[in-house]
Amino acid sequence: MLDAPPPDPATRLPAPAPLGRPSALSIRGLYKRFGDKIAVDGIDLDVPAGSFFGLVGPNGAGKTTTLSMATGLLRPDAGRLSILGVDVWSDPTAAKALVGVLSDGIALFDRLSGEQLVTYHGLLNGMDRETVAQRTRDLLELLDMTEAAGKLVVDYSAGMTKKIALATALVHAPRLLVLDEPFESVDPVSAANIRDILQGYVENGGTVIVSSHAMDLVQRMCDHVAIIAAGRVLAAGTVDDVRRGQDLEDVFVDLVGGRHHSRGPSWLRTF
Ligand SMILES: Nc1ncnc2c1ncn2[C@@H]1O[C@H](COP(=O)(O)OP(=O)(O)OP(=O)(O)O)[C@@H](O)[C@H]1O
Repeated sequence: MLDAPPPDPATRLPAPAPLGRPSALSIRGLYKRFGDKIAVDGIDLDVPAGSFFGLVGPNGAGKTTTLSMATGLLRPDAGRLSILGVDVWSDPTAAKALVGVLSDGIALFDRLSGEQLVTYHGLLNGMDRETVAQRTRDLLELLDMTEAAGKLVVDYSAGMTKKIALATALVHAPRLLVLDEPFESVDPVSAANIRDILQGYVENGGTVIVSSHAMDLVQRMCDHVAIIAAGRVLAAGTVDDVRRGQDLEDVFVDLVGGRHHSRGPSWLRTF
């Protein structure tokens, strides 16, 4: 669709093609530049339907940029993206109906209460008032937010804001959930509850993509993973294939590099 400033194919590792299962998200030749900075440099990736997929990479690797393009929030310079076979950028309305998004840093209508915000998202997705009201109640209860339902989102803590944003992503029961750093700022009990919800969602045929820096969490929670750095895929596949018996964190550090093995400057060691 969009014409390429083509990435160099010789320096790109292709993601393994999935066998037998359709892709919940398919990314081909994705490319995005901000001024001189190439944020996404020719990413090819398949997220199998029904998978719990972790997207990991160092700061500035291009995770948020990739997920923003995949969910119709940011226009790619080049490449194709499809969600369950629907092209994201030629049919954005149909694609967006299939996906729930929790985006890092996206502005919420924070002058609404939590309950109003979730309701608003449900209505925007074309659901009737009764269904929206029922689902909003269910989600607020699941996420331990019933007491804060009437409070303005602007007055929420970071973790509460994350939880209400997750509720807005879930309310229309999308087939694919794309969650950028869903556990950041969330307390351990809420995180465990969210993990259970997501696990149940995947067991019932949904697909979850999470970006995270928490390697042990990705190793425990996800069945597939992609490691990206400098806008490229360094490894992708099942978690077991990528980590080959090692800790995912060690594989990540080996692939990405950048460990200093230093105890810091001398002035930090003078006490
Ligand atoms: N709107 C923008 N304008 C200019 N540069 C941008 C913009 N968005 C992202 N970048 C740059 O693109 C690169 C990739 O950023 P991105 O936010 O996708 O990384 P990330 O992997 O999500 O990082 P983190 O783990 O720190 O959240 C970075 O160098 C970032 O500075």
